[in-house]
Amino acid sequence: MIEISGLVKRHGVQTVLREVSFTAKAGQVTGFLGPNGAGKSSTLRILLGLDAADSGTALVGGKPYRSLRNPLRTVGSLLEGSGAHRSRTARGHLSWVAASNGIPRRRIAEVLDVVGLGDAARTRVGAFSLGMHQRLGLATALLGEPDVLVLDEPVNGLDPHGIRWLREFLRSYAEQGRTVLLSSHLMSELASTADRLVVINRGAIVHSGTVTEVTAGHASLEDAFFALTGEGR
Ligand SMILES: Nc1ncnc2c1ncn2[C@@H]1O[C@H](COP(=O)(O)OP(=O)(O)OP(=O)(O)O)[C@@H](O)[C@H]1O
Repeated sequence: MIEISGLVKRHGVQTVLREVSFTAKAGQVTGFLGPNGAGKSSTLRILLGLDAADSGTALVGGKPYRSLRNPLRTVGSLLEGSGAHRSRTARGHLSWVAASNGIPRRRIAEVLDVVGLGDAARTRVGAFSLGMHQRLGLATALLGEPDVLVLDEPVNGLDPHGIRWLREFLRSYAEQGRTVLLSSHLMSELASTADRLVVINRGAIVHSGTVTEVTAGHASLEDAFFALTGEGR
C-alpha cells in the first residue's frame, strides 16, 4: 500500500506539486497519468526518498522510504533506465545490487529469466538496446521480491511484444496481492493495464477512480484526459 498525503513541492518560485494526495492499494495496478511536466516524476522521487517534499507525507507500507530497514525488499522501483554502468554485464550489475542489499545470489538468475534477459546475462550494458535497459531496470526492481513496485514510464523503449509482456506481468504481480504504481503519459497503456487511475495536471490531482469512472461523461478515455488536463486545445 502506498499513501501519499498533501505533498507540496516547490522549485524556487515554481510550485510543482500542490497538495497531492492519493493511495495505491495492494492487489491493484494504479496508473498515474498526466501530461509532460505534470508532476509524476516529482511525486515518485519523493515517494522513493530521492527528493524531499516541502510538506506532506509519502508512505510505503505505512513508513517513509528512508526509514525502511531493507528498502529493496519492500519496494522495487524503476526511474529513468536501469542505472547500470556501461562497463558492467547485466549479471555483474545485479550481483552488485544483490550483494549490497543482502539479497541471495539465486535471485539474479531468477529475475534475468523473468524479464527475458537470461541469454544476455553476460552482455555488457553498454551494448544494450533501450528496451533491454528497461528490462534490466525491472529485473533490478524485482531482485528483493518486493510487495510494492513503483515504475516511472516503464514502457519507454519497449517494442509491442515487450509492452504486452510487461502489461501481463504487472497484472499478475498485482493479482498476487502486491501493489503496483505505474506512471505514464500514455492513456492506452494505462487503460489496458490499470485497475484505477490517478490523473495529475500542473501539480494537482484532477481525478481518480476506475477507468470507467474517469471516462464517464466522455466519448473515450482520451477525450476525458484532454478535458481534465486542458491538453490538445
Ligand atoms: N530539479 C528541478 N528544478 C526545477 N524544476 C523542476 C525540477 N524537477 C522538476 N521540475 C519541474 O517540475 C515540473 C514537474 O516535472 P516532473 O518531471 O515531475 O513531471 P512529469 O509529470 O514526470 O513529466 P514527464 O512526463 O515529462 O516526465 C516541471 O515543470 C519541471 O520542469
